[in-house]
Amino acid sequence: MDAIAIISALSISLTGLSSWQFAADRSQLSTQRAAWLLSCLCVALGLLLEGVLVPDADWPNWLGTHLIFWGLVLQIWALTAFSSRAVPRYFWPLILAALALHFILLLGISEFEPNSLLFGIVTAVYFCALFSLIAVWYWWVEAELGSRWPTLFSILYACAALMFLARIVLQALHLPADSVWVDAVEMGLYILASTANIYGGFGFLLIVLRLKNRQLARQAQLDGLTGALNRRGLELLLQRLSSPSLANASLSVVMLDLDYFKQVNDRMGHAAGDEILIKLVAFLQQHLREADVVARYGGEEFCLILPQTTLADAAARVEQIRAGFAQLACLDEAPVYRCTFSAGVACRAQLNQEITEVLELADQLLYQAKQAGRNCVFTEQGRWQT
Ligand SMILES: Nc1nc2c(ncn2[C@@H]2O[C@H](COP(=O)(O)OP(=O)(O)OP(=O)(O)O)[C@@H](O)[C@H]2O)c(=O)[nH]1
Repeated sequence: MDAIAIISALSISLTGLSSWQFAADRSQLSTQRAAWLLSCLCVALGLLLEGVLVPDADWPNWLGTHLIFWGLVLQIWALTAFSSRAVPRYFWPLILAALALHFILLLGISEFEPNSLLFGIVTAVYFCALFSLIAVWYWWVEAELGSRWPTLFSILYACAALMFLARIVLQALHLPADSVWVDAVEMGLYILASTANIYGGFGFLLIVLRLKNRQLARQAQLDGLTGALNRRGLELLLQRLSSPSLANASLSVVMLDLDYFKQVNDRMGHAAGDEILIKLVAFLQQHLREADVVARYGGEEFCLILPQTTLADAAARVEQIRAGFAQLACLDEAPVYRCTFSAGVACRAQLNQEITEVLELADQLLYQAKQAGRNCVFTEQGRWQT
């Protein structure tokens, strides 16, 4: 058992260290990674103290149990920081109160005799609760990252929690310490709890890497200058909107292009042109709904996707934005300077109409708007006027 405890402690420390060391970007998620590493070290030291380093001494045994408690609390904290589910306000005070109670109970009932029945049951209840909470949060975090089913990580923690439950039942039944059942549960509990902690380190590392990948994938779909969706992001969005489940959803597409932008660049400089592009995207995002998408189609041309929007609503909204933008001081260094855009608006009218067809139509209407003198919005019915 001692050798197993040493191997477990070593493995837990090393997986904790790996999750700290190999998580992609050191500057990010550093608090959670530090918390996880500390938790692994606490659990590992706790396992060693629980009878290996100073066998038969009560205080190291007690200290070891408490270190494992704190290690598990840290794991919960690190996982909750990844989840969008808010922890109830009473959660952490409750955990602290429970651990304080455990401490008081130990001093009060047994003067460092941690094997008393009540103390054993309370300890098992706490461990059962902590392992269950880790299992639940593991599952929540992984579900938010796209896992459809509970992964092995959360299942292992849940199994360890069940073994603690079995220990509570056996203790309540007053089975003798040399009973086969007690032996089996103690062995199963030790193996499952240690494996959960070793394997949990890899799970944590995977969570950190998946979060990082998701962030990189998101960045790869954004335009570096304006923060709007880039062409690649737009194409992925169009693919999604063409999928069978969304193919019939009503939406409008707007193609929008700044007027005489070459002249702006030539007269005011490229940096001024960049500033206008940034201001335009900010203005669009400010005046559209959260569900609407602003994408940079290329150069000074933008594509807006407005879900659940009729042609009339879309055209009216874009016309309102056009009028507003034409009044906007879009260059800090030249407050009197004004810039305009032209737009073509099309709507997915028929069921199953290809989204690319709608986009092409909006592009043709944009061309008509340019031909009609610019600074206006065109639909299939011609120039839009409110
Ligand atoms: N500053 C800046 N300019 C850009 C950027 N991307 C494209 N452009 C410029 O956008 C201008 C587009 O010019 P044109 O296609 O002739 O269009 P326009 O002058 O707006 O004329 P119309 O569209 O017909 O009204 C070019 O001068 C490009 O250099 C960018 O990221 N920053």
